[in-house]
Amino acid sequence: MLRFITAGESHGPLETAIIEGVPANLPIDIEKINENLARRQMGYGAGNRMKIERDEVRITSGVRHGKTLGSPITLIVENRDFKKWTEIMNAEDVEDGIKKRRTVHHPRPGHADLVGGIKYHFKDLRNVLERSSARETTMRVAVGSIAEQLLEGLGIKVIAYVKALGGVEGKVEGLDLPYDELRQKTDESELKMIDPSIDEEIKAKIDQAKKDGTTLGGVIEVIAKNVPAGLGSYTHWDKKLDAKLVGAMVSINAFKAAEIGDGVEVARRFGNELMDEIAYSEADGFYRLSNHMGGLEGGMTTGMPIIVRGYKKPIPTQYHPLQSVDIYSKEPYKASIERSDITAVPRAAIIGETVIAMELAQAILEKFPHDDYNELIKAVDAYREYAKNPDMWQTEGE
Ligand SMILES: Cc1cc2nc3c(=O)[nH]c(=O)nc-3n(C[C@H](O)[C@H](O)[C@H](O)COP(=O)(O)O)c2cc1C
Ligand SMILES: C=C(O[C@@H]1CC(C(=O)O)=C[C@@H](OP(=O)(O)O)[C@H]1O)C(=O)O
Repeated sequence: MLRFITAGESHGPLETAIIEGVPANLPIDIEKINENLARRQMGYGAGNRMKIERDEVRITSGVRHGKTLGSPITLIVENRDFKKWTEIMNAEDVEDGIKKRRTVHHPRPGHADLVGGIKYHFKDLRNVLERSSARETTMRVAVGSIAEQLLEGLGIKVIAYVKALGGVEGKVEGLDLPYDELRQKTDESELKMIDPSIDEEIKAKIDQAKKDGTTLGGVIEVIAKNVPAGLGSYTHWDKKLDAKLVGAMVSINAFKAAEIGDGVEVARRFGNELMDEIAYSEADGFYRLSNHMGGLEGGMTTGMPIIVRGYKKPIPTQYHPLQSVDIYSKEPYKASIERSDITAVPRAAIIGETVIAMELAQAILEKFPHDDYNELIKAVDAYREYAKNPDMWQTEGE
């Protein structure tokens, strides 16, 4: 079983993750993890915090001579901003005086501030925002990057791009291909993804939001290619991989919806337009003539590309703050202004990519539980051959 936990406050000294269950002898490329961490920091509309941080991972256990040991892997990323925040972090929750003024007591609509305070008995809502902050996604990208490396050796590639930002469609050449062609063409080299940071229409929309003191959301799409058929299971509700993928996407801060394949659109269409017809070739085995189901049927992968979209709301913190209530005086007050992103959709694409990669790596290790990475590669290769040949499907003695 592959599992992980993350820990860390946004303005505390470190973000930490421990990942357990990675097979031994998986080569780890730290530079690739750092490239993903850098991608999470980029993008037009990112706030000033991203100019301060330079996220670089340090691995302090579980890897030796560039390969995993099979033991828990600890990853840490420094919060550079910590040094400047020590005094604020040490401010206490008191009724009056200067210290109270350093606490957060005007909860922001749309953020975790108010409900977190009620739930955990905090009057200083900083205790909530420190952990509810999307700073935590640094570690989700770090552990998901290890998952990506595990998948890559099995020929599985996960990519993500911004599909829309603030209602403006992102431009990706090649994605209007029929799905059987797309199935062959989801490598970054073949799909030209146009970075929203250089799309003039999207940039103008972000500039407008900034000018108006407000924020924007958007849509990201994740595609996983060459995933073997049969990950996940129809046998029990909590084994269904479609549910896990949607859950993983919505677990990212500010994501309010996720969908697979044609998603919500399927509710409007006739069945004969949507079911992905089945074909066979000796080279490829079974495949589909379309991919409306986004690579999942019965909670299992079909072998077609997995397509998951996530819908992100605008950033809650507004520079023209919204109506709120002072939790000391209970009087109406404008919500706190915390330094903030205008949009984090470009940054969220890599988060989506890596959380989906982690779910797929978990599903792989559930189906192929191996201690050694080379054993795992062999098992997956053998299974791919088996899946192509129905003559082999019967169990011995049948
Ligand atoms: C990459 C990323 C960056 C974010 N940056 C901010 C930010 O600067 N300010 C803010 O108020 N919310 C930001 N958010 C969103 C909040 O973390 C999120 O809305 C909050 O934790 C409440 O959770 P919910 O929106 O999932 O209900 C960001 C989210 C992501 C994914
Ligand atoms: C720190 C990150 O994002 C933060 C997520 C976030 C929030 O409320 O979610 C609020 C902001 O934090 P700060 O007030 O320190 O600027 C963002 O910068 C990050 O992505 O690494």
